[in-house]
Amino acid sequence: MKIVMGSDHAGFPLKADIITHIEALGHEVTDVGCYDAGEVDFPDVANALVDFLLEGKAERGIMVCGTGVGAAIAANKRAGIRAAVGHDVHSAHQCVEHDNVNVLCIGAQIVGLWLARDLVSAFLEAEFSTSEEFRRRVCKLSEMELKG
Ligand SMILES: O=C(CO)[C@H](O)[C@H](O)[C@H](O)COP(=O)(O)O
Repeated sequence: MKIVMGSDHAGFPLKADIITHIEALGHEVTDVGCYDAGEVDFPDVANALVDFLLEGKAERGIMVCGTGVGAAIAANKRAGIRAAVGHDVHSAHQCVEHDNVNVLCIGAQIVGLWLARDLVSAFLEAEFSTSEEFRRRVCKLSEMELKG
């Protein structure tokens, strides 16, 4: 699978390890920044990540900031994005299975290295359910986007 990754300065060190982990799982990663520990604004990186995803250049995105919260808020501003903070393994896979989440947001100030790896594995292994109720609910999310 093609994965797009992004981080702000707070997520930068953890992102490097996550990229190594994703590649070891056999996926292809594109890093849209940031590229050093200098301060950047998370909405700018989230925008670049979402552009990449919505252009069809990746199937899923992972963004790391301090808490994951700002990244999720920013990514969810864009139509077609379903971003979630996932700091437990159950949510990290159920968010895909039930809600078709396409951007996982992780807080580097909240989770450690090993949990981050498990979250990413759970997110990438999960598939959206074929059950009608989950499809119906995600359609309702798309309808909400049309209201602005
Ligand atoms: O967590 C974040 C947004 O939800 C950001 O990554 C920052 O960590 C947070 O905004 C704090 O900013 P700072 O420049 O690292 O003090």
